[in-house]
Amino acid sequence: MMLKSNLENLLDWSKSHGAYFENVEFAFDKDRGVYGILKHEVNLDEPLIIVPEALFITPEMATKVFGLDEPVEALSLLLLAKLKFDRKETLINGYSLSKMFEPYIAFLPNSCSEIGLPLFWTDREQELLKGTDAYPRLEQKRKELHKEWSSLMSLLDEHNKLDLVTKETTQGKGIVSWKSFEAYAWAHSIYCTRAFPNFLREQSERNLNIGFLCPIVDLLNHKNGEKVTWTCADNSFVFRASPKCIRRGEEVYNNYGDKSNTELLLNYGFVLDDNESETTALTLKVEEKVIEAGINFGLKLPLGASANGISFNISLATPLPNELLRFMGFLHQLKSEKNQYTLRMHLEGISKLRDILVSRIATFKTWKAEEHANTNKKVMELVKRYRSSQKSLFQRACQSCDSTEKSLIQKYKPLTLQRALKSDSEFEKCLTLIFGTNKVNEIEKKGLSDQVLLLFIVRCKNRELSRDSPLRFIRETYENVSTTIEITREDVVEYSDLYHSLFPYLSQKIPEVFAAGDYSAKSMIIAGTVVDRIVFKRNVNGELYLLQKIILD
Ligand SMILES: C[S@@+](CC[C@H](N)C(=O)[O-])C[C@H]1O[C@@H](n2cnc3c(N)ncnc32)[C@H](O)[C@@H]1O
Repeated sequence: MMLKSNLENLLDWSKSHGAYFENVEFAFDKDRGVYGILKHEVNLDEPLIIVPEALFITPEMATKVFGLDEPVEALSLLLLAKLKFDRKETLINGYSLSKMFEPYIAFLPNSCSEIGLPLFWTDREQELLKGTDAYPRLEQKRKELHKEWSSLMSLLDEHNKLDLVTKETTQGKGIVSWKSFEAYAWAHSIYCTRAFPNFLREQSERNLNIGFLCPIVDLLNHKNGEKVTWTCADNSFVFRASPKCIRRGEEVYNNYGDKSNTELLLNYGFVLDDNESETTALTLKVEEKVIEAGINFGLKLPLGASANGISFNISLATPLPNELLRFMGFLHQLKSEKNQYTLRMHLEGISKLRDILVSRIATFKTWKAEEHANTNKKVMELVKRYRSSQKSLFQRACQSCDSTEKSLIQKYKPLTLQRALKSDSEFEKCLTLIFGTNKVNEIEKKGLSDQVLLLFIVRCKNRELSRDSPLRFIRETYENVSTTIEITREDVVEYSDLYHSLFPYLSQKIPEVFAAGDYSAKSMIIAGTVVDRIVFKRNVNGELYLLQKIILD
């Protein structure tokens, strides 16, 4: 728990070393931690905070303390762990870093649990994140952190730097050795939540993971979209905020970079409601050969696509990425659509994608906070807000499926089955005689759409159609299928029951329609393939469409 006196000591210490923050006041609140408030309005471009470099904890210090020739990534974390947990002084050429940074180290949160990164939550708390993007990243992060600490220890051991012969864990009850993983984990949490990228002060720095600590500026909380500038000039860090965004008495925010809630949660331990930078991943699994075929087809797949999963990024700005839509369409390509991307594939892909999104949303909806009683209140609140922001993105993507589908239907105006039936009144009448209704929605409700579609398609083939009939494409598709189809025994078995449930009964009962032309079992099997090629069912309203082949680019 942060003590008020620790904050005061930190501020006095920084001022005595030349830090400037005349127009910012720092306050503490148990829910928000420390935060800055604007004391006086400032002019445009006037720095709000200036921190001289003497107050930075830098990677070069770590290289010197550990007597290495070259900088090593993450060595700064070990230096921080040493400053915090080593009771012996940490010196560079006799100069005591421990004494210099004592007020800063004393101010920092004392434990990983105080900092609150999910990586250091209990197993039960972490399990609350199951089903979100954050959960699989925790396991990966835990392994990486352990490996990083282990290799750092081995490296120092190899160079005979310090007495690192044994990897210590804890030194007796309550005392943490600075060489332990616990100490390293604490330093990791501090760097994760407070460090600035080292390239700000070292232009030659290529490694984006190397950071430095800059007291005082690190007391500011984050807001996405806040206009701030960070400059390293004249041996100081200069922080400016846009005076247009803040007024006297308001909070002075930093901007850690516009980040998604997954990044904020994992790296800073908080989330933002209505985060405009929110993203999530939809991971789909297909066999390697499908990925290869997709690439040959010209699909652009996200980096890292493999049989282990293809992760498509869904964001508020782009809830339905084009590559995801095309991939879904490709998965529903028929042999007759080889090397083509058709309207049917596109609509079918959107519809199947919607099913996947609906089931993802359902898993979020069935998760109940009440089933996880006795959980730390703060953690539970955070998990609820995070899960809700992930769910909203899937909902947004689902709404986008509906609006994309709607605009495609409006654009291409495909023939509905209802309209198609209307154009053949004789057949329409037969439906009432056979099934008791000629309304498509009732036919659909009774589970009779397959029979009606098959009969109608065969009817289109057997009947006279004018040259400009909107049904001509149905007959043409039938003729096309009949010249290429290879009927197998399985096809005959599959259609047998259905065929015998209709014939010869129909040809005897309504011979003027069902005895005129070819209503053989073979014609039904052909019509079955025609259904695959032209029929699309819109899930939102159950409407059935008969689609002409339209090739999209
Ligand atoms: C660099 S520190 C900022 C100062 C911090 N409030 C403190 O008490 O020292 C970053 C931490 O502040 C908290 N924080 C920053 N911005 C926040 C926000 N918008 N909402 C909630 N917590 C925030 C998080 O705990 C984060 O890990």
